[in-house]
Amino acid sequence: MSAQPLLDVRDLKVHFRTRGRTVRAVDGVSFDIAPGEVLGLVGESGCGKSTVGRALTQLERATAGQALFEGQDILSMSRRQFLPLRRHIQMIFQDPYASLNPRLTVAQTLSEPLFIHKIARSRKDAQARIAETLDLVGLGPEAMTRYPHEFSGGQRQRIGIARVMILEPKLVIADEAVSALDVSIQAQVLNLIKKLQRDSGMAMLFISHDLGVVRHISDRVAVMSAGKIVETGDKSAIFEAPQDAYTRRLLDSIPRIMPLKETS
Ligand SMILES: Nc1ncnc2c1ncn2[C@@H]1O[C@H](COP(=O)(O)OP(=O)(O)OP(=O)(O)O)[C@@H](O)[C@H]1O
Repeated sequence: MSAQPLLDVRDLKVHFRTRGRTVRAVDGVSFDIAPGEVLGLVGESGCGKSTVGRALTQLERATAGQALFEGQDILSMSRRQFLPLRRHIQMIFQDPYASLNPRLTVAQTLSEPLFIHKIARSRKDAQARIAETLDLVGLGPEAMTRYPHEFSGGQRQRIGIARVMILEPKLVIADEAVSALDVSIQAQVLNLIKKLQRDSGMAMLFISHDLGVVRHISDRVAVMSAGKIVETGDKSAIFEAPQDAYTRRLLDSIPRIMPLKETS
């Protein structure tokens, strides 16, 4: 760990009030992520993983707590204050089709964030960045004029990843980024994410219910259950010597789509 974490989440709570009942989706979660580090956030469905990611990108309002990004609390910022930081905190979603506008070509999809964040100096600069980013994610320049429905699920996720990478973010929150893909495609996209992470040096919060996937990509792992983190540790410690009873049960019970053996 470097001295100053990139992200320092302290006692984050996200409670929802529904039909007179309070759902404590996230109930006092603390963790940090160093620059360039990948933290896997794992746990069973409904334990609050997605809500953590959504709160960190202001898609959900936090009930309490702090999330210091380079020392600044993003949870207390207005949307306007948050916008300049938003470039550096990007999200990859589970369903690339739902998160891509079907009416926009790939070039339009990728130019949008460039202009929102005032990154491209000119149309020519934008085109060059788009072509370069498509190449990074394994798509050719011919993809630019095509629409999302013309691509397979794996290719659509590559477009979603390109839309994130074009901003050169410091932190990417990947929420079940490969879960919706065919098993045969999952490893390819996972390896792509890992390569991009390593090459760019970005940090990542990698949210998944799939322990095999988390083991493959993470440096450290946080295990979540019922709105709380029950155990955090280096990947090898979590997988080889889990301390918490819940972690042990999770390791025994979750069906593994990917082999637990590390592949790189
Ligand atoms: N907007 C909301 N209003 C009310 N309850 C919500 C809302 N969003 C999430 N919840 C509840 O909060 C809990 C945590 O949900 P969350 O989606 O964060 O879990 P998860 O671990 O990501 O699970 P999954 O992988 O199935 O999405 C669940 O009980 C869910 O029903």
